[in-house]
Amino acid sequence: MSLREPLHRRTLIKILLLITGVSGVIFFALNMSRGLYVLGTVELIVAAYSLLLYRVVSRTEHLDKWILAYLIPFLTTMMFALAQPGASDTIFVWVFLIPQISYLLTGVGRGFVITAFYLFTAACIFLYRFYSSGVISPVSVANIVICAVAIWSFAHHYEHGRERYSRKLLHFAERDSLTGLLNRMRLAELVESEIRNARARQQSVAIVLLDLDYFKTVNDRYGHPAGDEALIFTAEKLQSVVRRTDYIFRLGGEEFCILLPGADLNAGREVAESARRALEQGDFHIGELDVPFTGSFGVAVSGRDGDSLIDLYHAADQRLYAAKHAGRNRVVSDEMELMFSVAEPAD
Ligand SMILES: Nc1nc2c(ncn2[C@@H]2O[C@H](COP(=O)(O)OP(=O)(O)OP(=O)(O)O)[C@@H](O)[C@H]2O)c(=O)[nH]1
Repeated sequence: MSLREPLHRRTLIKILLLITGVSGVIFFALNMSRGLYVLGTVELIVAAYSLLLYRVVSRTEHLDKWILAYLIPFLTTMMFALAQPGASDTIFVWVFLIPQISYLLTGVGRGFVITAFYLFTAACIFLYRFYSSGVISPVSVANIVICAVAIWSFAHHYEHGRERYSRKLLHFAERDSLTGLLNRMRLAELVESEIRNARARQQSVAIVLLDLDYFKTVNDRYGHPAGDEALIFTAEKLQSVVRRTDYIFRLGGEEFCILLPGADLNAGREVAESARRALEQGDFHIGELDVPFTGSFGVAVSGRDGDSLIDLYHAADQRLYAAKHAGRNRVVSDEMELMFSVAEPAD
């Protein structure tokens, strides 16, 4: 399950579906016995729809759409029930649920719009039914309005804070803290989904693996903090050679990966070459000292090298190894090159 899905939403919608399913059956029976046949029938339809949706939301990958497919008919039915002259006055207590369920199920943006629309509609129905007839005093109206605004405000601020907090957690969970690049966990998610997307468009994706050369000597000569600076410098150089739609990962230590959606082998190789040159020509300094360093690259492409992260990673890693073996500071992207590199090491 993706870390991006707010986990509580699936549970919450299931609880709500059960409540509306069961209460729909109860209100169907009660309304029929009071002669409110239209309302009773609508309640029964909502109950059946809710119980049907219960099965769907347990499994769907499109939870957001199904939540709306439930919430909008549910709230519209609620408005319809409020407007029925024969309906009990206490039916209006359901209105106080609107902010909570809208915000918790759909987030701040949609929650605000849905709450504003249905609270306004409910207020109009309420005034139409009771205020003009003088049954409800201004004090009662003030109590109801203040209470509704308070609940709305709590729901808004709670969900706003929760979204900010989970965005921060997500950021820390999927990024490398030193370079700010994506980490290995995100690579697994993205490669699989980008391969699926590319296949649907009859395209390929390329991955480029990079391992810095003799990085241990940078640490040993200039110290670990200088090594850290060199890793940050590498991340910046990689960012300078990719498109906005590409992804860069630090897989750990001095190993990086670039994922190029829609790229074929040539495009992958070109990006790897640009990155290699950018590092080779990069003027990395520790104080006054020029500290040159380079990287070795392995390139793999979906289709030709397989259609899973394991296949692509394996192929790119083999070529990266060949690049190291052949003398480092080079790009290897195909089997011929691999055989050549292994057979005739440069040094
Ligand atoms: N400064 C710093 N160094 C790191 C970090 N992660 C790994 N390293 C260092 O990276 C170096 C990797 O060394 P090796 O695996 O021997 O590889 P290498 O020296 O790059 O040699 P080749 O890969 O064979 O070219 C080690 O000295 C690690 O301590 C980090 O986050 N910061």
